[in-house]
Formats: sequence, structure tokens, C-alpha cells
Amino acid sequence: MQSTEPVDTAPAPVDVRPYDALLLVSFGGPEKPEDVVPFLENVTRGRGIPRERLEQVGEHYFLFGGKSPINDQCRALLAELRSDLVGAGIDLPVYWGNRNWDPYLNDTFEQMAQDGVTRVAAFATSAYSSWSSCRQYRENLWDALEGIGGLEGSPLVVDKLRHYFNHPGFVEPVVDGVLAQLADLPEDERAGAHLAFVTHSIPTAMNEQSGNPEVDYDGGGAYVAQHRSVMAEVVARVAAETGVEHDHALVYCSRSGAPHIPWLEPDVNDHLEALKEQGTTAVVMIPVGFVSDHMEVIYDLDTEAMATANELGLHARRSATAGTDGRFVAMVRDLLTERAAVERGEDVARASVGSFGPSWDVCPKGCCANPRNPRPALCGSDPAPAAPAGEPQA
Ligand SMILES: CC1=C(CCC(=O)O)c2cc3nc(cc4[nH]c(cc5[nH]c(cc1n2)c(C)c5CCC(=O)O)c(CCC(=O)O)c4C)C(CCC(=O)O)=C3C
Ligand SMILES: [Fe+2]
Repeated sequence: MQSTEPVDTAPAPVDVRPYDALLLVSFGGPEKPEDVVPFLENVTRGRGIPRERLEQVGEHYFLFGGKSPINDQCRALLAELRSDLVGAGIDLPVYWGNRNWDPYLNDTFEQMAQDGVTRVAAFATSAYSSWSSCRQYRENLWDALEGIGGLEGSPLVVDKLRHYFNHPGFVEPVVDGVLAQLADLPEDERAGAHLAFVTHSIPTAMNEQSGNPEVDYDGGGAYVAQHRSVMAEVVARVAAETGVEHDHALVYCSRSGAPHIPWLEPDVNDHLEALKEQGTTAVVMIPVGFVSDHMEVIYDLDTEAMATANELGLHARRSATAGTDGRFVAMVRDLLTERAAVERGEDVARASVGSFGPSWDVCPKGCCANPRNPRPALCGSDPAPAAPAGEPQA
């Protein structure tokens, strides 16, 4: 019988060998008020964050009932990922593990081991290079694998999917979000609107160590350079739609740490003041450093920076994060099938936009090092440490 069905209702099976699982790796966040302090202790263990800052950040969570939005966002992404894979004819279990809260990566690794998973592709909810945004994830993957007695001759192999800050599936939803907020501004202020690209501040030293140490990222680090590249791409794409090349800047939120340690600046609130002084009347804040509406977005931007803008009399809007946009969900599948082909030794097209080209699959030697506290990490080219982690080296 001749079929008249559209082809996309019966997708051909897609080859994801050698993978038998996909793993969503995220930061984790508290679910209820009693979780807040232990969560903060998990995050900041050994990091020397001043007590005062921790109390402040605790208050941000309490303002939202002690519940971070991040876990529900992961659940929503998981549901979309699962149905996207099924829709594409890919029969692959999808696991979820967090670095700092339940479901902990350690427990997820136990489950994967029990289920007989042998090779898993890991997708992190963090798009850029740096110790905080990449290597720390890899260190925690190491810890989790070690926790199930893995590592040397391990039956479970973990591959972290490449950075996607410059993948069209991440950038396109950001562009649409900016266009939507520009359209929402008063018409006479639209063309003059400033685009403030906001990301998480990190210590300037962490930025300088970020990325491949063999590459000169304009004298700085990959973290800032990658953000600048995304910003340039978004500004150009917005200009192509609106005919206006908007004034723009990369600014930062969520500074932490001791006051004497330099972190990336300017802070978004100081930036808004500077905009006001230079006569700007409208601004779109673009949380380009975040893949969904994390606490940093709903507190630092929607609550604190919006209040600053209101006080200054600036018309401010905040554009959407990628979240569960269909293009972002499909990007995860694209990264998975791309890497699977690479691991099978096949040639494959790798999507990317802007100046950088597709990122590496395996982090280079010394990538995003944290010289003050070197720790073993999975999914990179650094030699495994001679002694087990934590034991003094001879
Ligand atoms: C670059 C970066 C990202 C983006 C990449 C990525 O997404 O990974 C990110 C994400 C996140 N950070 C988060 C939460 C926190 N981060 C903290 C502390 C810190 N973050 C740092 C950097 C980053 N963080 C740094 C350099 C510190 C100082 C301590 C240290 O040097 O390690 C602290 C302690 C309090 C404080 O110090 O502010 C908290 C509670 C949450 C959950 C939010 C939610 O609940 O929705 C998310 C997604
Ligand atoms: Fe953070």
C-alpha cells in the first residue's frame, strides 16, 4: 500500500551509537525554605564567600518561597527533550543529575550503573567556558564517576557535549526575545534603545584562565570573548530585522566573593545609571549568560535591576532565555547526533554562528584551570592525577 503520510510522522531511526543514554547536568537549587541554607553550603564549600553575601543570596531565595526556579526548568526541559527524541525516532533514556542539589549527580550515576548504561552524552545547562561554567561541571562528573567506583577501566564512559553559546539553536531564540521586547517599548524610544547583554560575573582571574590556554582570546579569556561574539551576532541579526544597529554593552550580575578580589564589571545596576546619565531612555536587558530563567534572572534582573531602572525612570524590558524553545531543544539532539557521528569516526556538519566556529569536543589541556585548587576532571585532555584526589602528592 502506498503511504500518503507526511514523512515526519514516521521518522527513520537515527544513529546515536555509541551512546546508550543522554544526561542533563545542571546546577541544582533549593525546592523549599529548609533547603536554602544547606544548598548554599553545598555551593560555597571551600569557596571563601563572605557570610554577608550568603545571607543576602539566601534572602533572594526566601523572597521566592525558598524555591529556586531551576529544577522545574530542568524538569520542563527533560520532558521536551524526551518527546523531541521520540519524535526524531531516537530511543534513548534521558537522565538528570545536579551538581549542588537533589537529584545529585552521584545518585544519577548509581542509577545509570544499575541500568547498565555504558556510554552517556552529557548536556550541561551552561553554555560558555570558565571554571565555574564548564570545568567545575567536569570535576563534579569525575566525582560522580569515582563515587560509583568508576574511572580506571570504568564500564561507564561520559562525554560532555560541546559548548553551544554560538549554536543557532541558542542564538536564534535570544534574537527573537530581543525583537519581541524592542517591539514592546514605546515606539518613539525603540530605535534609540540600548541592548544590555547580561551575564554572571566571575573573578577577572577566572576569566583570564578560561578556555584553551594555547589560544589568545584578545588578551583576555574565553568567557568574555565568547559572550562578546554572541553579542555581536545578536546585534547584527537584530539590525538585519529592524534596520537599526543598537547601542550595546556586555555587563554583569550576581557578583560574589570578597570585595578586594576583582570581578568582571560593570554591574548591570551601575550600567543602568551610566545609561541614564548619557541620556538613554530605553533598555532591553538580555540574560545571554543563562539558558533559562534562573534565580539570577528573576532576582538580579527582574527584581533588582528592574527596580533600579524604575528609580532612574528608564523604560526597561528583560528578554526571554532559551528555556524550552523548540530550537534549543532540537539543538541538544543536534549536539548529541553530531558527537555520536564524531565518535563513530564519521564526517559531520557542525552548526555554529559568529566568529568562533564550533567548539572543541574534548576540553584541551589546562582548559579553564583553577590553579588555586587543581582537581581531576572528566571530559578533558589533562593527564589523570598520579594519586587519588585529595591525597598529598609526593
Ligand atoms: C559563571 C556562573 C554561572 C553561569 C553558568 C552556569 O549556569 O553554571 C553560574 C550559575 C549559577 N549559579 C547559581 C547559584 C549560585 N552561585 C553562587 C556562586 C558563584 N557562582 C559563580 C559563577 C557562576 N554561577 C561564581 C564564580 C560564584 C562564587 C563562588 C565560587 O567561586 O564558586 C552561589 C553562592 C552565593 C554567591 O556567591 O552568590 C549560588 C547560590 C545558580 C542556581 C540559580 C538558581 O537557583 O536558579 C546558577 C545556575
Ligand atoms: Fe553561580
